[in-house]
Amino acid sequence: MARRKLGVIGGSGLYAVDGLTEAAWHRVETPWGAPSDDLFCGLLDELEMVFLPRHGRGHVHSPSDVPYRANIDALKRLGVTDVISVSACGSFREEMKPGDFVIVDQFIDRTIARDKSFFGAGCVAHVSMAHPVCGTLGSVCATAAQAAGVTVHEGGTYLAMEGPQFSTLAESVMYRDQWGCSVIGMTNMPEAKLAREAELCYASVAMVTDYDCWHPDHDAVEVADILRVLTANAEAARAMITELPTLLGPEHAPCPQGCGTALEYALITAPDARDPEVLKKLDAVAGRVLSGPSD
Ligand SMILES: CSC[C@H]1O[C@H](OP(=O)(O)O)[C@H](O)[C@@H]1O
Ligand SMILES: Nc1ncnc2[nH]cnc12
Repeated sequence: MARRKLGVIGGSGLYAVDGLTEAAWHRVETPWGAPSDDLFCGLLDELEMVFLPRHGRGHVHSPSDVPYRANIDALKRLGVTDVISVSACGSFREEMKPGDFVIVDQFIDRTIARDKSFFGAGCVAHVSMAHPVCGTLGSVCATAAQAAGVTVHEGGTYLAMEGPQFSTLAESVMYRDQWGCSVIGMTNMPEAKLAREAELCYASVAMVTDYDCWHPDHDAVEVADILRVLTANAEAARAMITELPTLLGPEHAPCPQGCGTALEYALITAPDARDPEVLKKLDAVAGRVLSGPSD
């Protein structure tokens, strides 16, 4: 069995984690450019962990500018097996209140201005996104967050919008009523798609900061209001993270859902038609399927 290495991508408000030993920030180069920031690597109890602030320390990357491919490549390159994304989000459900955590299990991707795949001309692949997150890892996050005293909702659809502006009222009401969404944010896509292509287990913990603009008591979304909730949410996220080593254990068993073999039947470009330059860039994310016997 492989040794587990946990990656945590911290969203708005979560730019650092505490409690890691033997920890240091490491710069990682990737064929997709620089990640959002250096990666903070260390041990949480016995568990190897890597933390990456999605927007960089100081929040310098907007949702459209986050280097999603470099981030996922860097985590994979460092040997990460499981990725937990921690994100701020708006809520479309009265019962999903600011301060609650939602373990996302579906996405609707409305982002339009981002690189969404590691694959393309020279090496084409189509992975399944029917079940876009790792259910096993999500359940562990739910248990960890509950142990940290947080109200958790297991399951919910995350609407990924381009941003950086918040939604109009018409969009907000449509996402809630017609599209049945639970929460809204700007970053989990294409992150979840890229994690799947990189054969990583990926879970999304969406921390509610506001009710978006549909709610009669919340006329407009204001960053100042969000920031107030974010600080408390970040503390709760840190408390959740400290529960993870005991729940996850040091070994990464093969994922029953098949996250670790997502590329098995995904590559469609014939081996002799693949572009060697493109293959070089895929060394980390697709090394398992590209370096084996010719398929
Ligand atoms: C600060 S409010 C909007 C901002 O917060 C969320 O970021 P993240 O998903 O990284 O926590 C949202 O997606 C927007 O980027
Ligand atoms: N209402 C909202 N819309 C989009 N992203 C968000 N992040 C936090 N709250 C949000």
